[in-house]
Amino acid sequence: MASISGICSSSPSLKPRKPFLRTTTSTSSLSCKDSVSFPTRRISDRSLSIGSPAHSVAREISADLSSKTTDGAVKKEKKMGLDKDPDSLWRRYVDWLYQHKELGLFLDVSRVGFTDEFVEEMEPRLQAAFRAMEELEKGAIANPDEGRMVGHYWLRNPKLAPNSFLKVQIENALDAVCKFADEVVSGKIKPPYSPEGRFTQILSVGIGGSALGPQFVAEALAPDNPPLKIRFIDNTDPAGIDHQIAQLGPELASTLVIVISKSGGTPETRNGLLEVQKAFREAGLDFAKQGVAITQENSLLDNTARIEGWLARFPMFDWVGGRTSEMSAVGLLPAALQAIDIREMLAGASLMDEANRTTVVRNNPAALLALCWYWASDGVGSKDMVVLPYKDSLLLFSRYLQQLVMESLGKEFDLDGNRVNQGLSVYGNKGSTDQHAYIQQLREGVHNFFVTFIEVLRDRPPGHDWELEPGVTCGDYLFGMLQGTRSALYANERESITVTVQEVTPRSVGALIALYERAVGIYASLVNINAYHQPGVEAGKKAAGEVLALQKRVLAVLNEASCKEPVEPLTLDEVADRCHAPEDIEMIYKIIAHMAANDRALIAEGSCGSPRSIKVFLGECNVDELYV
Ligand SMILES: O=P(O)(O)OC[C@H]1O[C@H](O)[C@H](O)[C@@H](O)[C@@H]1O
Repeated sequence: MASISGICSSSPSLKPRKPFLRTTTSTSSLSCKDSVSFPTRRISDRSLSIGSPAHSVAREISADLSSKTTDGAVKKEKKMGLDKDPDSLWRRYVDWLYQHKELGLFLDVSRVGFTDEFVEEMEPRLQAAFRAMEELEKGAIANPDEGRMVGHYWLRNPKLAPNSFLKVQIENALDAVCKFADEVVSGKIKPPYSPEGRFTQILSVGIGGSALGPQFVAEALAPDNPPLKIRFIDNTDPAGIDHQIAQLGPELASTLVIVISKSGGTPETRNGLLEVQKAFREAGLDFAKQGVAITQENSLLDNTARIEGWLARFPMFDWVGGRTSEMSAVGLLPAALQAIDIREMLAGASLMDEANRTTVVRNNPAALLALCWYWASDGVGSKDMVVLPYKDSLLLFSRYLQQLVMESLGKEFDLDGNRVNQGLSVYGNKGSTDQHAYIQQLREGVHNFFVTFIEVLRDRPPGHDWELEPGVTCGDYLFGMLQGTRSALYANERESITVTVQEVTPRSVGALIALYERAVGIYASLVNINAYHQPGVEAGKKAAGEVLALQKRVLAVLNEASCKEPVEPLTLDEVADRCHAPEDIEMIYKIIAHMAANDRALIAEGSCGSPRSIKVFLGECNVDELYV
């Protein structure tokens, strides 16, 4: 019996357990009752004559009337319900199924009910998106708000870089990462005081795009016993930092600390660094001999690392955004230190990039995703994207996509300055686990989402499978849960996309990252926004700075009052007045409450606790000790 030609990847390790489809040689005799093989080229080849093409059948059944609204968005005026006929669904599945044979990756958009009219209406916008993407890859200023190029695609294909200088920079950075990682793993580079005589741990200090990619990849690809085990400080939570350092214990002496910050000035990362350096001092260790910086040249972090003589420094480029930096040293160094094949990650991303350069929408997986997102959320984010990998190791993919998608698409203004408040919300964890958490609402509740299933065909490495009952394995249950959930949601008009890979490997993870980076870029073109800046984040950082500045004034006022004999407790009004900030009295109350909870301010006896009546003073301290 022949194997299933398309579904089972070309990779030698995947031998079909038991072929379940008869492979037919001639397609002309196919009726929709016959089995179908997956030919090596696009399924939509018209020679696959299984009755009228699926999408025209969809046209008859779901007569969506799409029309342009005044703002140019293509909106669905009427929806007659999704196509439920099994035969026409099969046709739609086969007709729209995207297959990347070399990657063993499939994209099924058949359970998204877009119509032919919609696809035809979107064609010009998609072609414009393809042209914009082509210019971007050639080095255009695709991030106009910051006047920057957008070059993350060059990281996995340096010859695409617009000039030889950038090409050499990329190649040199990759070589430096590989060389350093090899020398650390081999023990040639080792910590000065470690009993093991080699580095055994990585402590990554970074946040946002300087953490989410490395966290996703570590969870997805790190071997059970990596040469160095990675942990992350990705916040300015003192208890969280203490927990990571406590877990390291004496292994702090064999820990390589990688501090990652493109800007080199992110407060949370800086605080994490200062806290870790304090731990090193208290342990009698020399941080510089175990510290590595990944940051833009001449950033505050880069200069600190250089002046203090840290072990190594690796570059980040201004034309790589934090949320698209996984294929730079940000992601490659931590991965390589865990013995993850980074060249395979790059290869997978490069193959997916190449596939996404076609201007034939049906053959462009990133364009198909963007088209589905637009259809499902009306081009305005009217529905959330629920990401459900049915594979534990892909647990953090949705968190990774939250930044990639939402920080790229969640923008107040479009490229013409119109206020659009665009976006596409992402959430999810993993299946089938999430079926026992919120699938109830997805199946029956508010219809404000569409689902993206990530299917991994290979359950266990070859030879490790086990039937927990005759003919059934654990993985069969996982497979069944995914398919069952997809069917149950669809039966109740809930749309879904399914991305299928053969197994979780550096190559397939690299391809998934590249797929979504490109889909976000194409979708951004469809809704006319800049996907590559993040003005809203700066606003939050500025506001945080203002709170800290107010805290400093509160502390100074309290300190002055507390240095009098007798000590003079102050009411909130008095504190606000002396800070010349009566309008900030609520924030002043919150600052004092936080200080009091941490024994840094004292609430006078008799204050009944109501914000209006508390009296506060400082404990034993003076302005010099006041940290803010
Ligand atoms: O890498 P850094 O410069 O420290 O920035 C870390 C993060 O900071 C901000 O939140 C940006 O919006 C993110 O895109 C970035 O990944």
